[in-house]
Amino acid sequence: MSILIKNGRVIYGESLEIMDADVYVEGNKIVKVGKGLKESADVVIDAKGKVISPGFINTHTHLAMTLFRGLADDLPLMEWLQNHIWPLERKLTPKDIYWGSLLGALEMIKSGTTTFVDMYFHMDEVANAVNEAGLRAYLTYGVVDLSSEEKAESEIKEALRTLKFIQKLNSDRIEFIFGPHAPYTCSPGFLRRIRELADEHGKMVTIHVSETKTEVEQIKEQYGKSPVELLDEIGFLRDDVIIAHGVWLSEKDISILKKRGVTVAHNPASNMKLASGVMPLRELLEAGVNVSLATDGDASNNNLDMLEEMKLAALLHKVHTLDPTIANAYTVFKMATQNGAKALKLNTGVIKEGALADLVIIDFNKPHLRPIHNIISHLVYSANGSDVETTIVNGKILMLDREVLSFDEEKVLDKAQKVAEDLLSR
Ligand SMILES: CSC[C@H]1O[C@@H](n2cnc3c(O)ncnc32)[C@H](O)[C@@H]1O
Ligand SMILES: [Zn+2]
Repeated sequence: MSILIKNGRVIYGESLEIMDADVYVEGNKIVKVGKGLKESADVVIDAKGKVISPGFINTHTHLAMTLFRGLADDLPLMEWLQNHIWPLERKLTPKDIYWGSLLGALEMIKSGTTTFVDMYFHMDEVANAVNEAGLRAYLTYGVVDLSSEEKAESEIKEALRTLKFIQKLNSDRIEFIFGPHAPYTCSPGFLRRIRELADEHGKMVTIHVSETKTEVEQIKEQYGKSPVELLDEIGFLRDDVIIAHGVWLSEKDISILKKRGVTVAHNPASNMKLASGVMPLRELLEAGVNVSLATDGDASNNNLDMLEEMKLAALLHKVHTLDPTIANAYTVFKMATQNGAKALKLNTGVIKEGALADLVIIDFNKPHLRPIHNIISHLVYSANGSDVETTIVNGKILMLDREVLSFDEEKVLDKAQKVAEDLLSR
């Protein structure tokens, strides 16, 4: 399949140069970017007055938590998890997770996310939903051992079963990633075993780390060191690790993260909503740590809109540091695109010849996006997910002119509503 997108304003390459150009896609790659391309294509899209942007990369979420949107708002993390979310999750069935994941996939496609990292349960169902939807994803069955050897064994068994299930899908868009939940739910011995398994199978790892002050205090009390120091001591941290949150990090933690090449997935909306704190973004960037952007789950955000997340990231760090130069639009845009790709070692996150064809077309023929002085500024500060008109992943059109092509949108809305209502009645 080939696609020719004509007359767009292209956000080109790592430097985010704006080019008035056409983009030609063949198979799953961007083959040519240039003016007046003459290639014949199966599909021709006129992008006059529109911006062609790399798709957004959400490096930390829990897709099926769409089902909990609007439940258990306005609580701190541990109370939210222990008294509300975990009791609900115990009632989730594979079918719930399938429909909740399709709802999340729909939300992502409609707001321009093309790749995401997900940690949850019943991951076969998440994988089936993602396979149908057409998104690119790194999926993990989130494991916890709670210091029980028996639990550790059953969790590892399920993680490896999920890995095999994903391998059998034989998809070039869906990958398995290991996902121990957090240092407060996984013992050091268990974390070591997960690290060994990741090495053995050549897979990446993601984990929640240093999200709240309480977490850091608890780990320090238990082990005499910070969560990052603990993970480093057991040889867990490498350049294939994405830690989610990284809010409460010391100078020493930051230098360890840099030294080990770890990526930190920043979740500003979730950190603000759960009142977890403010990630030391300036310090991380100054140290040269790769920082990507993420939404976390829908129950702590309460949406998966990466355009909104960019604005929140930019504004949060300005007000926190009382410095408006921090987290400028270009820095934040890169966090939401190329830094995510770097974390995943994926040839995407930029529009250039040879990159994977994961891109979105954003309609700028709207009052809140005119006049056009600076496209990156508009995307970070003025646009939102519903301005995304067309979403392409791996060279396949998932949404064209706001119509989702890969599955039945109405059916997903209807089924997700039904399973969510049923879940609460159980
Ligand atoms: C073991 S599967 C993933 C697990 O993580 C929970 N979760 C969702 N958001 C957060 C967060 O911000 N910090 C820690 N854990 C979180 C989710 O509900 C699942 O239980
Ligand atoms: Zn999370």
